[in-house]
Amino acid sequence: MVPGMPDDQYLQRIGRLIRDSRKHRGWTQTQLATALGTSQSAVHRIEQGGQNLSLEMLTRISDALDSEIVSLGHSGPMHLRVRGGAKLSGSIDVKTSKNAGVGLLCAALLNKGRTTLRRVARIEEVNRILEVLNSIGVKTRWLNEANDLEIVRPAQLDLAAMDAEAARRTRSIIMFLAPLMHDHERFELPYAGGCDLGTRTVEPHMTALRPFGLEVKATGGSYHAEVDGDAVPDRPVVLTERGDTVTENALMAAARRDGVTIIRNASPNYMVQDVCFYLTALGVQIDGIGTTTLTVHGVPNIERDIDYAPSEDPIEAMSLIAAALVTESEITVQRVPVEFLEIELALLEEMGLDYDRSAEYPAANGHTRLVDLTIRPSTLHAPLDKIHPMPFPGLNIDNLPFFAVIAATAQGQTLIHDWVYENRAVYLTELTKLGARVTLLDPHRVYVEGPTRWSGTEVICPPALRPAVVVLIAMLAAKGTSVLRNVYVINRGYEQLADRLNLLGAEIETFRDL
Ligand SMILES: CC(=O)N[C@H]1[C@@H](OP(=O)(O)OP(=O)(O)OC[C@H]2O[C@@H](n3ccc(=O)[nH]c3=O)[C@H](O)[C@@H]2O)O[C@H](CO)[C@@H](O)[C@@H]1O
Ligand SMILES: C=C(OP(=O)(O)O)C(=O)O
Repeated sequence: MVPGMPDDQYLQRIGRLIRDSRKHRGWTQTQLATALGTSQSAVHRIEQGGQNLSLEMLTRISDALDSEIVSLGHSGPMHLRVRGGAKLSGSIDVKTSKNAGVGLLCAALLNKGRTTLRRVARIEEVNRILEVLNSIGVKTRWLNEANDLEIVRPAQLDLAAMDAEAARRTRSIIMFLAPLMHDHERFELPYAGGCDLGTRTVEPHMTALRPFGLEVKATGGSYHAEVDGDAVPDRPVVLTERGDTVTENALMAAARRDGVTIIRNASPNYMVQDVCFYLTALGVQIDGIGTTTLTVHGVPNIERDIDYAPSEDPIEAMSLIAAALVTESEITVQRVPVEFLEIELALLEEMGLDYDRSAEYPAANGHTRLVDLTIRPSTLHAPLDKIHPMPFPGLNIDNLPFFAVIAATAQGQTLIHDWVYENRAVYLTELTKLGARVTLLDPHRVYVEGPTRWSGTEVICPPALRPAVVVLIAMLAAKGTSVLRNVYVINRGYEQLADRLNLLGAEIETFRDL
C-alpha cells in the first residue's frame, strides 16, 4: 500500500493493473469473471476501482492471470522506477549468454565427471534450471564472484523428485529430453514454459529425437517419454525446423550414441556453437560446427572433469546498443560477439549509426570473435526495406524487438515483421504508452513512425523478455518518471541490468510492494 494514498486511488491503480494484466493474457472481462467464478460486471467494477478487494480476492486474481498484481513482504515482485532523460556514458562488458548458459547446464547432464562453467550469467532462467537439477540430485555450486559454476551429477538421477514448479517456468526444460534418454527407459517432464510468445511447438523436438528411439505422449501437463534403447538413426537426422534448442537436443542425443550421426538443417547459432565446443571438450568429435550440417562422433560413456567458458550474449549486446542509441548517448560496449551481430550492425549502419569498432579478439572459449563497440549519438532514419529476422546467419530473432525502439527514434516509417512468434510483435505496441507511434497491422507486423518524444508513464512488463527490455530502454529516454512493474521477466535473461545501467549514468531504482 502506498502511504498517504487514499483508498479509492489505490483501488483505481490496482484496477488498472488488473485490466492491463488481463489484456496481456488476451482475456475479455467475461473470461476473467469465469476464471474467478464471478460476473463480468464485478470484474468491470474491480477494474474501475469501484470495488473493495479482499486479499483473498487479489490472490485469486493474481493466480488466474498468472501475474503477481500486488504482494506483501520482500519476496514480492520487483519493479523499477526510472527517472528518464539521463545521458549514459562509460563502458560496459557484455555478460555470457542466457541461451548458452541453459543449454550447457542441460548438456552437463551428459557428463559423469565434473563440469565447471566460467562466468555464467546469474539470471533467473539459470536459477530455475539449477533448481530442477538440484531437485534430481545434481550438485551445483557457485564458486566465486566471477560466477564460475561447478556441476557434478550423481550416477543415478532421482527424477521422481523433480521440482516441477521450477521446470514449468522455463522452456529450456525441453533440453532435458535428450540427456535423460541415455540413462532412462521411461521418464516424465513437465510441459515447457518460458516467455508467453504464443504457441511454441515442441513437435520438431519429438521428430528429431524419434530416430534415437524417443516416443513422447503429452498428457496431463507432462511429457511421458519412452525410450527404445535399440533404436539408432539409420540415416541423417533432418530437423524440420532450424531451431536452436532442437539442434541442441539432437546433438545431445547423438553425443552419447555409439556411432556417427549426421544432423541436417541444424542451427549454427551462438548457443548451439557453445554446446558444440563443450561437447568437443568432452571428447565428442563434431564436424561442421557453425554450419547447418553437423557430424557427431558419439562417445557412449562420458566422464571428464572439464572447464568451459561460454561466450558473450549477442542479445545483451544488442540491448546495450539500443539503450545508447535511444538515449542519444556515447558508450562503449565491450566483449561484443560480433559474428552474431554483423547483420544487425550492417542494418544500423544503413540507418545512420555512428560508431567505432575495435580489432577482433577471441572469447574465452577460444572460438567466438569479440569486438568493443563505441556507439555515438546518431541521426537515424528508417530503412527502406522491412526488418525481419531469420535463423542464423540472419538478423537474430531475439534482436528484432530492439529495432522497434530504435526505429521509434529514427526519422520515418519502419515496417517490422516478426514472422516467427505469434505474440511478440503485439507487445511492441506497449511503446505507444510512452509516446511512440506503433501501429499493429496484424499479429506479426508493426509500423513504427519516428522520431518520438518519449514521455514517462507506468507500464506493467509484457510477459516476454525482449519486449519488456525494449520498454525499459524507452523509459530511459522518456521525460519524467516511469514505473515498470513486475520485472521478473527481465531478470529471467539479464543479470542486474538496472544496476549495470546505473553505472553508466541511468537513474533506475528497484522497489517492491509493501
Ligand atoms: C533457450 C534458447 O536458446 N532459446 C532461444 C531458442 O528457443 P527455441 O529453440 O526453443 O525456439 P523455438 O523452437 O520456440 O523456435 C522459435 C520459433 O521459431 C520458429 N522457427 C524456428 C526455426 C525455423 O527454422 N523455423 C521456424 O518457424 C518456431 O516454430 C518457433 O515459433 O531460439 C529462439 C529462436 O531463435 C529464441 O527466441 C530463444 O531465445
Ligand atoms: C524467447 C526467449 O527465450 P526463451 O526461449 O527462454 O523463452 C528470449 O530469450 O527472448
